[in-house]
Parts: sequence; C-alpha cells; structure tokens
Amino acid sequence: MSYISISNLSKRFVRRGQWTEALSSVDLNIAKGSFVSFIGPSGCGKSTLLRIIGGLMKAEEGGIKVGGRSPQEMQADKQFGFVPQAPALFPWRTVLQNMNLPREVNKRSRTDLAEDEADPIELLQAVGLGDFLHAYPKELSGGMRQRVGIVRAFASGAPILLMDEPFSALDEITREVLMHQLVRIWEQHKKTVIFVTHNIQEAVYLSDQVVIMSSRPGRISRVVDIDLPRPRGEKIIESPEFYQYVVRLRESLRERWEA
Ligand SMILES: Nc1ncnc2c1ncn2[C@@H]1O[C@H](COP(=O)(O)OP(=O)(O)OP(=O)(O)O)[C@@H](O)[C@H]1O
Repeated sequence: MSYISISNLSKRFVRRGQWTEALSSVDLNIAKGSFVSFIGPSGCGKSTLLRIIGGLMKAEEGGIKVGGRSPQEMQADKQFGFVPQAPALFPWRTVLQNMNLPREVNKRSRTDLAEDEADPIELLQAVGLGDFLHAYPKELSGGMRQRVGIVRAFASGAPILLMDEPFSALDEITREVLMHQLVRIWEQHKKTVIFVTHNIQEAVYLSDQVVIMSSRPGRISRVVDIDLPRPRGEKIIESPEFYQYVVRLRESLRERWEA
C-alpha cells in the first residue's frame, strides 16, 4: 500500500534568468513504515524531492500525496520530523528540554497522537546519552548533537521523518556508530523514513529500498529493494549478500555518472 505517492512530478528553478530542471517526471511509491534512501550524484535533486515531500516546496507539475493528503496539509498537521546535516538545538535548553520541544509545540495541533509513543529518555539512553540528559548543547561533541537531532525526531510523534545527509559532517567511526544506533531505533519504532545520503553502504544497511537518482534533469533511474533480514546488526555488513547489494548499487551509480 502506497503511503507517499508521487506521479509525474517536475520542478524547475530560475536563477539569474537561467532555468534549471531540478526534477523531471518523477514517479515513486513509498509504503508506510518503510525506510527509503535516496542516493545519486550531487545536484540530482535529492534535497529538492525531500523538501517537496515535506511540504516545504511545491512542484510545478505532477501530483504528490502523503497519507492521502497534500504535503502542505501534512506539514501544517506536524506530521513530518526533519533531521538536517546539523541539528538546530537551542543553546539555553538542556538535552532533555531540547528533546521535548517538538512535543510541546506539536501536541496542540496534531490529530494523530497515537504515534506519539517514543520515550525521550529511553531514546537518549539508546544512543549513549543517558548521562547527558541535563547537559547543554555546548557541552556536547558534534556527533552527540547529531544523535540528539535524530532521536528528537523519533520522539516528536511525527510519523514521517525526513533526513537530509544527517551523518555527512561526522567522522567515519562516529558515523558508523550512529548508523547502527539509527537502525536499532528505527526497527523498534518503524516510522516512515526518507533518508538522503551519498554513502552506498549506509543506504544498503539502513534501507528497505534504495532510490537511485540521475542528474540533469533529476530523475529516478532505479529503485532497488534491499532484501536483507532484520533486525540488522554489524555482522550483516560482512555477509556476501550485503556486498552484492553494494556492488550492484555502485555499478548503477557509476552508469549514471558516466551517462
Ligand atoms: N532554491 C534554489 N534555487 C535555484 N536552484 C536551486 C535551488 N535549490 C536547488 N537548486 C538546483 O536544483 C538542482 C538540485 O539541487 P538539490 O540540492 O536538490 O540536489 P542534491 O541532489 O540534493 O545535491 P547534493 O547531493 O549536492 O546535496 C541543482 O542544480 C541546484 O543548483
């Protein structure tokens, strides 16, 4: 069953009199509760598509429905949680107070409160921040702040989480640790996640589906189902099946770059 359905969607930008066709004829269906990654060359429209799904931007042509409604209606009803590359944490609020902020703001207008189940303290403990509940953002490393940003989205009660390269500013080891923590939390809470990345291993490890995009204009060139068992642990990365997916995606991406 399609939860997010996109049909024949196109988006153009004009800058200094020049048109850029950022997205062209995009068709995609995303099931509720699935983890879907978008991967593709720089400028192929991944962030633009994410913003359109999240109701932050409108397409010129085509249709998009999220849960049967327009993205703007869903956005007004606080159905999206955003995780950018660097989370916006209020410096005068503690970690726990920052975690609770979306709930405080959103509860008034959200109609679907049944999804609002995740416990902020448990989530912080799950990402190793149990001892930092009352710390202020300035006392945290970049990786710790990013963990707060990710689990805050899970605690917000929003059923759809939009993550735009959330690990891109982190070092390799921190990134790996966060990837394992994210998969564990997602497998427990099963939100619909749209995840933009440049990292093939990350996309395979986390996702139910990987959407490969090509550029000029941005299009979907292939959707690959990742049929690896869950729960996914560190061991799966060493399996031949995992390796095969990585090779397959790398080849598909290389074709797009060379095309
Ligand atoms: N607000 C804007 N005004 C003008 N052009 C834009 C705007 N936003 C995006 N674009 C153009 O649309 C195209 C797609 O951009 P987008 O940021 O969606 O790509 P991306 O795949 O997310 O790139 P990256 O991987 O580098 O983050 C690019 O050519 C970009 O220059």
